[in-house]
Amino acid sequence: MTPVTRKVRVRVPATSANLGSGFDTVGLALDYHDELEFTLSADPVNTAAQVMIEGEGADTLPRDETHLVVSTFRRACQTFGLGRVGFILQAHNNIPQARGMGSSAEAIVAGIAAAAAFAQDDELNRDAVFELAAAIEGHPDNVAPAVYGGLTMSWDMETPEGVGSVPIPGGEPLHKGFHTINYRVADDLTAAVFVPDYELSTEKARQALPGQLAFKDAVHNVSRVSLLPAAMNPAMLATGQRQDVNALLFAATQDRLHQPYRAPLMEPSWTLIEKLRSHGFASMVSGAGPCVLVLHHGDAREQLGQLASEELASGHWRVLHLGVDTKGVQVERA
Ligand SMILES: Nc1ncnc2c1ncn2[C@@H]1O[C@H](COP(=O)(O)OP(=O)(O)OP(=O)(O)O)[C@@H](O)[C@H]1O
Ligand SMILES: N[C@@H](CCO)C(=O)O
Repeated sequence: MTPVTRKVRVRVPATSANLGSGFDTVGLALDYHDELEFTLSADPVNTAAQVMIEGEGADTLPRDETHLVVSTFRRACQTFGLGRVGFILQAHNNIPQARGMGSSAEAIVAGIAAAAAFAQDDELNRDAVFELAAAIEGHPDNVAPAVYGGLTMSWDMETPEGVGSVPIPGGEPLHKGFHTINYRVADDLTAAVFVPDYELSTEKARQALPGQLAFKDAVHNVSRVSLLPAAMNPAMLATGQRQDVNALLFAATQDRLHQPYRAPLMEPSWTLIEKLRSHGFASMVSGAGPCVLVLHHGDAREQLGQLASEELASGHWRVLHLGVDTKGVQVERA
């Protein structure tokens, strides 16, 4: 197959997974992006990848075939029938790596979306990008908002047989694999992300998780995650229901499945989370950490700045005040 263009630009949002109670399920796209440009080599004999990196990871990321965007782009090019191509990748990275802001999902989605844009002339097939990205990442909670934007809830559909698809009377068969749905988020929702200067890989944070959980802890999280769609968008509440939306956010982000087990791996982050929660803020580990996410309806910059003044003054933390990205990955053919 011949590529439909020689240059593609991709813009992918940072994402925060879990939102406390929704482990491996819930994700939120943030208005904070990496931008990448792929230029195909005009020489068919040259199939090498040349990688240039600016910003986050410029001193640490590899510049060879092991670079996650490169390896994913190669795989997606095979999947979409492009074969092995030579290309220059220019990456402008804002999203810090291994901090819980979905950098690996961003890299995977960028590689797949770029390959799709070289392979097809029409609008990006987001479902195809999501399916392949979730399979590569292994869990769908970051890749779903990176692809679709907004607040997503994802699940891995298992049929009783473990293969094939489930016929639904009068509807489409429900196929095995990852699925996602998108919820609206209220316009006044703000996200503060406290970014520490230390890293924690998702792999290490997953190793800290227990093999089994108490039934009451599973019930706890089911009850809390069920509050999240209304806590993120109170317009979902039935008419006449009145709730303090920030109190609802506080309850919805309580968690007993993963954070207590991971806290020892990120003590400074856990200390900040406890401090902010003791003042009523819905603060939590962002993704697998160690970033701290605070969700709030309304502007809480001043209060959060005061509460975290010690951390911010230490020079080991910075804070990003972000809105929600509602578009997901964007591609542009040049
Ligand atoms: N922009 C990027 N370019 C190349 N490789 C990347 C990029 N971003 C992440 N990676 C790869 O992914 C690794 C980080 O993935 P990891 O899952 O540990 O963290 P994360 O995705 O930032 O956090 P979380 O999944 O908790 O949000 C990096 O060490 C690097 O190997
Ligand atoms: N749900 C994932 C998100 C990080 O990739 C985790 O917490 O391990």
